[in-house]
Amino acid sequence: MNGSTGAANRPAGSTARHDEQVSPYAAGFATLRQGFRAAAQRAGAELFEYLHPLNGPDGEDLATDVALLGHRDATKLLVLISGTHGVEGPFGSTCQTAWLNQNSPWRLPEDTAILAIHLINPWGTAWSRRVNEDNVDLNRNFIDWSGPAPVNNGYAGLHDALTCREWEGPDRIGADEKLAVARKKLGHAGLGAIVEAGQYEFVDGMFYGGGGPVWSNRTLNEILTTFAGDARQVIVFDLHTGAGPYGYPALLSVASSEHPGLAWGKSIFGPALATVLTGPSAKTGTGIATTATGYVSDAVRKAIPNARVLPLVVECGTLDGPAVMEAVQADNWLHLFGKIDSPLGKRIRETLRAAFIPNDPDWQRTCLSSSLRYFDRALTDLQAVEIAKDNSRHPGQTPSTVRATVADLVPADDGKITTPAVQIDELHKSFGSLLVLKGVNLTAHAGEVISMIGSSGSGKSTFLRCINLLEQPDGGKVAIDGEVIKMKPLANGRLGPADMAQVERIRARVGMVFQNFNLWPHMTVVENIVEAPRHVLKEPREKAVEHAHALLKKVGLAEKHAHYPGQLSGGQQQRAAIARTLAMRPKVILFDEPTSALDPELVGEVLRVIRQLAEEGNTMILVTHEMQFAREVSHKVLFLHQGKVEEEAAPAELFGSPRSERLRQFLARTL
Ligand SMILES: Nc1ncnc2c1ncn2[C@@H]1O[C@H](COP(=O)(O)OP(=O)(O)OP(=O)(O)O)[C@@H](O)[C@H]1O
Repeated sequence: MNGSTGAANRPAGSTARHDEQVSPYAAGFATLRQGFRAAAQRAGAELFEYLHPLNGPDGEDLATDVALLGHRDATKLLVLISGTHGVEGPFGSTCQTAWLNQNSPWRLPEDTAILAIHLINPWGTAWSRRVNEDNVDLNRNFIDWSGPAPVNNGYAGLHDALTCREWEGPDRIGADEKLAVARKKLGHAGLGAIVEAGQYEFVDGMFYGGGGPVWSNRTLNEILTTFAGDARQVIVFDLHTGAGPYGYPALLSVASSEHPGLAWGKSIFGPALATVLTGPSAKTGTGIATTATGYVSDAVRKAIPNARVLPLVVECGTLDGPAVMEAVQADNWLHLFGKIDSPLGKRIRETLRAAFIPNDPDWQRTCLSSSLRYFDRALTDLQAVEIAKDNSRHPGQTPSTVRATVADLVPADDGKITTPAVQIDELHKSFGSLLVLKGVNLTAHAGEVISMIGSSGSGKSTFLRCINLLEQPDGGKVAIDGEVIKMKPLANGRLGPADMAQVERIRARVGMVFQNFNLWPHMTVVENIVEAPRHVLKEPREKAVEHAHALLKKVGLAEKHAHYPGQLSGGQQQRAAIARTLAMRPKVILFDEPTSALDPELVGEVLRVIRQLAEEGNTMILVTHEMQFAREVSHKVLFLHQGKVEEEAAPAELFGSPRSERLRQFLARTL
């Protein structure tokens, strides 16, 4: 793209450096760039570059690259932005490159396009800084520059302490004391609300929003105007790290007021999407600065005024808030007063990188795989909007109501079904006079992980058992993969299955992992696994055995195939039981407190397997007492209380800002 920001196409790889072997999370700018451009070319995208006026630390050219998959005049557009905060860039870049590779070569419907904007703050990524070349926090720079910039009086009182010249010594002790007093008075959240709100007065200060639109701001606007001008339905992901619970990729939409995109987001992601409304006194449990102005989200909506825009932020938690703030403050000191290449300088830079991208394969894997699933889901919904619009069977219905019609399967262009994998409406169940479930609803989309938490006796296990009709519900609707289980009134006035053949067929698609493993004690592990595929799915023995060995390898039990359950530890038995469930290639897996019968030291090995299944995109409903695990692995969490869903939200929201007193008390007892 030509223009004030400068651009010219250039062959992929021309900026490659010597660090090809480095993990992408630790890679330098040139390697990230090379990987992205190569993936974009393989995917069949058109590539454009927007050259930055400065160079990187090795003298390399800096640029924001743009990959466009599909037609430029597409009306449906999915946008991925990485590196708004430079030091977080390797995460967003890795997501973009992995997603392009995952579905390569891409085949998109004619009016759907993907726009991947790679490292919008290239200077920040190259120099491992959160800010840009002007010390500007890009996510505070998208304000309306035609009027005066917001004033942050609270920050002004702390500026001297936050930017103390000394690294150590009496001035530094005094500055730290001043900040400690403020933190004690306001709490870390209160202090953060002031410091992270952004300020437009001190060019050398923290969270500086700038004095006008910076290069990255102008470039993003130019890209959006050029490539998104014709779009009418736009979903934008801005990829971040550094706030919220460790290793949990929260999905947020940040907005200063309600807009139609938010309702659209809720219809796609349900409670997995947390809406963060910003304002001078707004609060959230997500770790995002609600008091700030000038977010990228504001920019994308303004740049494409004729479209319905859903601006999303993927925010992967790392360290706790004070540790991240300390790392950012130290980095600000280094660039104001320190020596970048000194041992102290190197330590500060390493600390900053680790505060935003932990050197932890579990964190990296979880954040990447969950983010890719968010992209998949968003793209599927874009396609569903298109189908719904053209589908004369649904006149007058909005796309989201079409999606919510359980028994009405709507195949997308790529053949994917857009109905939920599991939908439960108003489920009721009594045992004698004991009313256990009083109208429970749940929707699980393909690839979603939902955890159910609640006190003992609240009905969690009963609910799971009703899903695959191990218990007969008294009322309500259960649909698996769009197929509603047919029920009929029985002589005793209750409901029962109308068609047992249908129940058997649906049960074969719903795997269940029990608390007590339920392995056959007289069969070896491998015989346990092949039993159901052989007799229910009629798989040939050889094929079933081969699959069983592959599954045993997956759960780390390759060596134990000939053992009997009694010769295995509890953790090993549960992993074998998971392999047995997977052998049926289930559409959805139900876990009923899979670790509660285990000794504490065996819990981890089972949770690792479940986490891996979540990362692979399996649809799972998990009843658990492992709160931290539920928080890390789930897209949404349901709190069941006395047979009703009391609260349902994304984990960051449910655990961070419980709304009901009952949930607060429950969490206080269990966390
Ligand atoms: N087959 C049954 N017959 C009679 N009552 C039952 C039966 N199964 C469960 N219940 C009762 O239903 C209520 C809910 O039990 P359920 O096992 O679903 O709770 P839960 O939330 O899973 O509890 P926990 O966390 O202790 O496993 C309890 O009061 C239990 O005693």
